Amino acid sequence: MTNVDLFETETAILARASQVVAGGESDPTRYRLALEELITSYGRLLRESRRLIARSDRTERELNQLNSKLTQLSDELDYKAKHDNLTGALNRGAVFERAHHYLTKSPLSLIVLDIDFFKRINDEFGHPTGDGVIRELVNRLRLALDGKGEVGRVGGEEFTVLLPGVMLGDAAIVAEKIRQSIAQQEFACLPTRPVTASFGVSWIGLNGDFEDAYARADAALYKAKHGGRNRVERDSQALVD
Ligand SMILES: Nc1nc2c(ncn2[C@@H]2O[C@H](COP(=O)(O)OP(=O)(O)OP(=O)(O)O)[C@@H](O)[C@H]2O)c(=O)[nH]1
Repeated sequence: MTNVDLFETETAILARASQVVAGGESDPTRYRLALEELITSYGRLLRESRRLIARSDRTERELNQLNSKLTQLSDELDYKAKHDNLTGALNRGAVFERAHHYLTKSPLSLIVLDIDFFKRINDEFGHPTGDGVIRELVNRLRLALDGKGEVGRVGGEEFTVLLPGVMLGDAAIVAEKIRQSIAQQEFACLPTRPVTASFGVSWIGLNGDFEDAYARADAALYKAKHGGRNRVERDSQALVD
């Protein structure tokens, strides 16, 4: 790349004016001409500088806009990577990630719930109604939890609630409250038929094994299903209550 002097013209004008001054020139016309040249050149420099500053301001504004758009897109991507798009609940990966994070700070109770005979709902009323039931059920979970705990959708019609710092007995009470909020009110999208869910609850101590607790909650859920459904069962191996 060649070294181009962007101010070649201005440098030459300045050099000429300096020569006139240094030479002790007696002809005033030469001073006037040098001054005129300097004035013209200075004016041009000012105009160019203003134009460049305006352009750089515009570029900075565009860059800032692009930057916030990128941040927004990255936040959206991050949200989509961690949430189920039907319900907005945490997806399976995010549930496990959050649980591991919580467990580094406190014990945790886990509720696993599964809609009863959901296949029949789909078969009798169609998949879109089934989707509506899933959405409404997650809303009820959130209402019943009243800001406590985090709701996850870990499978088609299987959900979790993470309750950091909550003991098993209290978690079972929360599960029972959720069970009632589902079973005792008709679903707007399925008013002709009751919807129920079965629940398994387990507890994990600080830095405990979440996968093991998940398996224990799942075993309790299995027990609830086989015990007649629409019920809450606690982990039978739990030592803490
Ligand atoms: N509408 C809808 N259905 C789903 C979705 N994901 C899974 N399913 C359906 O959920 C049903 C689950 O059925 P099963 O595992 O047999 O369980 P179930 O009928 O709920 O019976 P129990 O769990 O034993 O009470 C299947 O028919 C799946 O097709 C979904 O996102 N939307």
